[in-house]
Amino acid sequence: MSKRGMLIVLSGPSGVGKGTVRKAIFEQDDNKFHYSISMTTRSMREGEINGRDYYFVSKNEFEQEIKNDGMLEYAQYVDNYYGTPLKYVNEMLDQGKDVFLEIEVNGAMQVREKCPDGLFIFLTPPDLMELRHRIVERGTDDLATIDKRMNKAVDEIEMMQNYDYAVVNDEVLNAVEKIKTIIRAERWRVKRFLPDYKKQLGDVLK
Ligand SMILES: Nc1ncnc2c1ncn2[C@@H]1O[C@H](COP(=O)(O)OP(=O)(O)OP(=O)(O)O)[C@@H](O)[C@H]1O
Ligand SMILES: Nc1nc2c(ncn2[C@@H]2O[C@H](COP(=O)(O)O)[C@@H](O)[C@H]2O)c(=O)[nH]1
Repeated sequence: MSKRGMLIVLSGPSGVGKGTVRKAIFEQDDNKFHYSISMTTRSMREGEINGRDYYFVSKNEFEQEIKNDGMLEYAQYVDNYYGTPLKYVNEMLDQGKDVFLEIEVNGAMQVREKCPDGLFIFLTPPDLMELRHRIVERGTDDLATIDKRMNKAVDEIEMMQNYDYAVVNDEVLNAVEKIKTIIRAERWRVKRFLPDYKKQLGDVLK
């Protein structure tokens, strides 16, 4: 019996540590999850690689993908487009593989509409001072951009109520353990686990 994979959506304000936590989960659970690489129009940061961190495209290319119905979701975030290419996610889920999305809140709500069976986890900082500190220390954004991201963060954190779980990213390994526990528990939620006995009976009686 083949089952569709689980769609796991991790959101949270910029700089909270989504990427850090996701990479730590993938390191511990090699090959268990499949990361959906997003498409974006923002410029590449030092150290980023096209096709590993993002698919970096022009605004025209991104808008063409939207027109072609190629995106599962997309949003504009601080002057740029970000979105999830639909094809990869569908292919993986159809093969019964679990897919991990790391996206901001507006996109996550679009996914929730289309995939209500997804698992929606919100990663939140211990407090806003610490959030700002993390973005500053990361060293990837100028002060004006940091302020824009902090302003967004407050609205984003209010969206937490639309998620299934909230996890505080105090220590990376704590957050990793909590997220892994949530995912393990969710596999046994009846609506996910329930085997298709009607189909099985058809096969048994053949
Ligand atoms: N638990 C933690 N304690 C202290 N620092 C952390 C923690 N988690 C992540 N960081 C640091 O915070 C910074 C931001 O982390 P990261 O880039 O993973 O955030 P993000 O949520 O993926 O950001 P964005 O959404 O902008 O891509 C990094 O410098 C990272 O090393
Ligand atoms: N709606 C989507 N949001 C995404 C996607 N990929 C990343 N993101 C989020 O954008 C912000 C900014 O990211 P940054 O790399 O410029 O710091 C952050 O919250 C990301 O999680 C996506 O495909 N869709």
